[in-house]
Amino acid sequence: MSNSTQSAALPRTAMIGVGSMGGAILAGLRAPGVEIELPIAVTARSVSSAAAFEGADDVVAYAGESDPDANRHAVRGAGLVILAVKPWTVAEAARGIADALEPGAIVVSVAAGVPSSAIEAELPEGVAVVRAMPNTPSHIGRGVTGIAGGASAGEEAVATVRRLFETVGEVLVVREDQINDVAAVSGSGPAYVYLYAEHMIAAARRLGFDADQARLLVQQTIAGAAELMVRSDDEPEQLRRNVTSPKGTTERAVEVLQAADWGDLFDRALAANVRRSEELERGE
Ligand SMILES: NC(=O)C1=CN([C@@H]2O[C@H](COP(=O)(O)OP(=O)(O)OC[C@H]3O[C@@H](n4cnc5c(N)ncnc54)[C@H](O)[C@@H]3O)[C@@H](O)[C@H]2O)C=CC1
Ligand SMILES: O=C(O)[C@@H]1CCC=N1
Repeated sequence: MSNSTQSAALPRTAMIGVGSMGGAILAGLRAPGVEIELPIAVTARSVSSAAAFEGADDVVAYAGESDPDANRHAVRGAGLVILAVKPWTVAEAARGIADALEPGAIVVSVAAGVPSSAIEAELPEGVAVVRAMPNTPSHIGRGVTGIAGGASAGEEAVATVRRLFETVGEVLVVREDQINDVAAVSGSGPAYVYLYAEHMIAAARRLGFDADQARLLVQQTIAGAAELMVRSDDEPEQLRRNVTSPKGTTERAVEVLQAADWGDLFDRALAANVRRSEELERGE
């Protein structure tokens, strides 16, 4: 990787689909200090979604509803194109932009389950396809993204996509056969944390706290514990032991929780997640 690749601003970027994940990446890319050639072009399905960007000087939005060529217009002049639509529409979206892509453009798919080969099959020679599995904390620059180049992607394309996702968090380069596992752990991972938060808030309310009190206690506990884990050299197990005074209160609660066999529970949950990626890969 050359120094210029490392330090140059990100190329003009287009994003097809700005829903949950695309919107999170876009928010991260628009944050102050991110060096990217502007404007970022995005396409939404509806006119009203595109209208949300009216007056923005860093984003130009196209709506498929009013412009059947919206996606093709968006990718013109873009060196990077992010496909952030549902897995079952990714190949169709790639087919629709194929003849409008710049030579040498890099197409990044964040879709779960869809192999790079299925996207490469829709695109001309010379376009590099890179898969990425980000997560929604990208919205605030705290995401983690696994990336893997397809057969069409050289080191430089992977390095550029790495820089793209480093603007919204941490990046792990993996083999493409590990992307489903990344989805199971970190792509979907925020949902597991929010599920835990939902149950903790509900339990706190049953103890008698009102909604605001319960939310404050739980969200600050999760945020503080997560930040301590990030900043500490200690493993999570040690951090847990630091809370668990011998013969104290935590010990009793942890005994109850561990009786539920979290090891098996998480193995089964992650396996179910991977199975769904495999179904998506088969077009199911
Ligand atoms: N939501 C998440 O946390 C993550 C999602 N992903 C992947 O991101 C992709 C999108 O997922 P979500 O954002 O959750 O779904 P979503 O439904 O929130 O977003 C998809 C967006 O694409 C738009 N869209 C659909 N077809 C379009 C087209 N032809 N042109 C322009 N816009 C179009 C839809 O209107 C919608 O706004 C999926 O492939 C998913 O596997 C990957 C990692 C995490
Ligand atoms: O639920 C999904 O299919 C997507 C992929 C990873 C997170 N959300």
